[in-house]
Amino acid sequence: MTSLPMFGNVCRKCRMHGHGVMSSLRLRIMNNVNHETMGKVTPICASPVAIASSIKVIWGPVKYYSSYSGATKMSAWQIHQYGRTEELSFVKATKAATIKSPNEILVKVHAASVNPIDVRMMDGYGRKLINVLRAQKGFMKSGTEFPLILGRDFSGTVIETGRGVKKFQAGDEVWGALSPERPGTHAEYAVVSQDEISLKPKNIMHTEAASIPYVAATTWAALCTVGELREHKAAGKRLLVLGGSGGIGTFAIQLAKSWGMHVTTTCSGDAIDLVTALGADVAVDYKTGGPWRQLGQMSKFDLILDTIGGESTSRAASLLGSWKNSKLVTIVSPILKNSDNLGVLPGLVKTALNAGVDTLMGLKSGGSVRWAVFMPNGSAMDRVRRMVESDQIKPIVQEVFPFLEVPAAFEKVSNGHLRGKIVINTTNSA
Ligand SMILES: NC(=O)C1=CN([C@@H]2O[C@H](COP(=O)(O)OP(=O)(O)OC[C@H]3O[C@@H](n4cnc5c(N)ncnc54)[C@H](OP(=O)(O)O)[C@@H]3O)[C@@H](O)[C@H]2O)C=CC1
Repeated sequence: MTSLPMFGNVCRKCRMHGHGVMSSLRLRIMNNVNHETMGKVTPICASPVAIASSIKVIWGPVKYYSSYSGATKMSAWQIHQYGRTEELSFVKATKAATIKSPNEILVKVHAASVNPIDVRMMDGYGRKLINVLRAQKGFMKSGTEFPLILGRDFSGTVIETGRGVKKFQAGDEVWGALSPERPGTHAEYAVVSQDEISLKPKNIMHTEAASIPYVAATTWAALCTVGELREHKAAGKRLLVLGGSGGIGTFAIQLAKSWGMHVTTTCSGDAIDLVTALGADVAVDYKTGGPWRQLGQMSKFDLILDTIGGESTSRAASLLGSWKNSKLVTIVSPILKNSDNLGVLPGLVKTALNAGVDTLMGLKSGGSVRWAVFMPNGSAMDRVRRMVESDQIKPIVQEVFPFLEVPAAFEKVSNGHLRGKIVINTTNSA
């Protein structure tokens, strides 16, 4: 699409649409105005006089933007149907992400991570429930979710802000994790809500920063929102992290240690050095030596973060302390699987029954068993930013892939046994 500058005269089309001069005057000085992104203003406004002009006055209702990027095309990794890694295709010039509501922000993505959820969303996991949300929020107008861009988190730069955005401005370096219904971040640009992001830590690179937002927001939802952990009351409490060597585990251990908790974690033998270096007080090899017997011999836990699910959840419930004060929070819940298998409503009913069973399991074991899911959280990201800047939390990056090697990054995550995060450098196409 071409960019058409304009000058002076009221756009005939806008006047026809009743946007009067006094009510809708917008004066902007800009080098280049793109009519598509300016919404109501159309190419009908172009004239030879306009093209010759260097100062442009736009009459008519400017939609949501307080600045303008000029990007109309972007490169992105897309899928056009659900399946495996082979479905990922690199599209060089797809329609660029654009702001559609006042509190949105267009960001240039410098780096993004690949999370297990991306791999699972690629084969359709969660599609029924997520599509309902996509349609509700206007992210799926065509009746199909394809082409779909995956990627939930990013580190990048603000390009353009909606007119309701007060906290950020063009040029700010930001990071964050997006709600699952939004088009993703495995692309040159992404649109985010101002509530999903914060300023990026100044002391780390984008490829390091991108490893943190999704796992940080999920851990925050699990430990703080659902688990009701508070920094000022955390010191000395006993936390068990099931699965300490992955993305969530490596972040959770660091958060808990920086708040003065006593942390026990389970991991493979080869990851014990890693989790110990992050601060874990006790590391239990889950593959050898009877881990449940070892854990059962320890003092009871105040809080358990379960990233494994299945039988681990019920076995861990027996390690909880008293009902009033101890909680097991699992991030492996059947919500999305149930709606995929049964449809959204029956799936939600089955999920409620599953939740009831887990509550009873908690009651039986003397504690409370709860589920948590990832929730975007800009203010949590800001707290985490400060913790990174004061070296309390470090990014744990296993490998960075160039932008053109996204399928290899997905393969790496699919194969499991990760020791930290897999990151994509979107500015490196080598
Ligand atoms: N509900 C939600 O919103 C979210 C759910 N999740 C879920 O949480 C889980 C963990 O996520 P994430 O940390 O990002 O995943 P990762 O793939 O980064 O890490 C998983 C880690 O767990 C280890 N592991 C595997 N089995 C066990 C076991 N039985 N005991 C202890 N450790 C084990 C793996 O290493 P190894 O196999 O070598 O031991 C690996 O290091 C995933 O299932 C993910 O889908 C994640 C984010 C959000």
